Amino acid sequence: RNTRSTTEPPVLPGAWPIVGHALRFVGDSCHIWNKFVGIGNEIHDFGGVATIRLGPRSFYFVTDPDDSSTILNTCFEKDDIYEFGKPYLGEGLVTAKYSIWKNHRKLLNPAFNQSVLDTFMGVFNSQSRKLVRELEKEAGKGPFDHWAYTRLNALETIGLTSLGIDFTDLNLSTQYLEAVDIVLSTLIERFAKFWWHSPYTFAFSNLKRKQDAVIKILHNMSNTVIQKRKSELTGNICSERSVIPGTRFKAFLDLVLELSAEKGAFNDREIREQVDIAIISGHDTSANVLMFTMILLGSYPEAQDKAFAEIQEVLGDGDRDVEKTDLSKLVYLEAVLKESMRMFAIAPVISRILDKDVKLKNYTLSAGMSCFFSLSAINKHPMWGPDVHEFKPERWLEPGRLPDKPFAFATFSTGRRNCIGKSYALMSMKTSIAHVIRNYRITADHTKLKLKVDVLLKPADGYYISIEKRT
Ligand code: HEM
Repeated sequence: RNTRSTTEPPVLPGAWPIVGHALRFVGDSCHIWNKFVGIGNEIHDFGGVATIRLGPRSFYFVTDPDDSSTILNTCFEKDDIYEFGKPYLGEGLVTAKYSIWKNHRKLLNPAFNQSVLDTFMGVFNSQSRKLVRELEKEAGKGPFDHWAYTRLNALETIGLTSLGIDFTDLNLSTQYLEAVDIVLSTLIERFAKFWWHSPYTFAFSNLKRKQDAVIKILHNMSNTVIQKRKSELTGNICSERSVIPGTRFKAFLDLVLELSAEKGAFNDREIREQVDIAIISGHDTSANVLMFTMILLGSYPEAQDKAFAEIQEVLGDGDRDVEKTDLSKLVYLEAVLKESMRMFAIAPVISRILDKDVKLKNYTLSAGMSCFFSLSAINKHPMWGPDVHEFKPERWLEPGRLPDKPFAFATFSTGRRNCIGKSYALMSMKTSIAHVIRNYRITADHTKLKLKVDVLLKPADGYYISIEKRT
């Protein structure tokens, strides 16, 4: 059904006949990002909801926090645009059809239970120490791109925690990371060229051939991970780790394998799809936030000094591990992370298809239509105040300074289909930053960042920082 109601949001000005607003998006991933920001600002001025036209398709674009929350708490079906990701991610949680997702999410939620996450503190600490050791070769040598260090480290962390696998044994990590970057950029390139939206036209493109080649590498890696873990569990090598001690919970891959063996909940393809989702969403997201945060701390020495002072106060002068009880005491560090995630919503745009009419503050959206949400524009809504574009961790420490809207901070989305890994991300990122800041003083210049969107928000020219060892 696609019957347009009389209280439809108006079409954003500037639509051309036939192509609509599509020409705005033709360009590289930096251009697309700039256009998304521009459209977000126009829609703020327009009241927070508008209709956009891309060739033959019309969809809603929402930047109002209340209206976004209403829709995200009502409609859980992903838009057709997520079909672009299915050759890689199939019916894994992020891309799955609602009918499949609702059972799988229920089955997988326990793998993100706090008791499971608490047992990862040892890995979070040892991985953070590894990052600190590896960064040492860059200390005192001027600007360097810390992508390779931080991203590889995050990939290994998700392997050791949720998957129970040591990626360093597989010798595939660097090739895997390059393949992830290529596949994400092919998704954006396809989005920018609306004539490739149809699977029939896309099938004849060189882009599809390029995508197929890298997906083969990615699936090869996830199949290897699954086989390795299966044989470890069969050989009982890791049975101790398989169940989180003192609980009835299992880590992600062990839970998926158990549910498959005992209840037939996932077939072999579905196991691989869940592993693909866990790897991509578990490492690329937090690694990017970490990198943006280090750049911001390097650009705001006062904030870095405050974070360092707090880390010393909570952890002392020595070199002890960060314990789970320390995390809640690192209040300023948490404010820094949240402010960094507000400034850079690394999953900047998400979308849903409406399976029912949805009544908003000023409009009624029609069932059958697609709806895009700019999480990035919500995070920079004028309701954040005149300093909305400034990095101010302090705003998180004075509740009166935060907008009085639950969904004003949109980085992890909201509703039942929000980010399943939010607590995992916060715990691992806090631990890593605490170790890095304790050992190094960072300098950077965030004003030099040129951004692009490759599904996730990333700097177009690398993540440059300089580090000096603290004495
Ligand atoms: C700071 C880091 C992270 C951010 C900003 C983030 C953000 C998000 C957002 C916005 C969504 C909703 C996507 C959509 O509606 O299309 C999402 C979903 C998801 N995230 Fe995260 N994420 C982060 C870290 C993680 C981590 C560490 C994991 C796993 C360990 C993870 C696993 C997932 C999964 C599986 C989904 C799909 C949930 C579902 O549809 O049921 N994320 N994330």
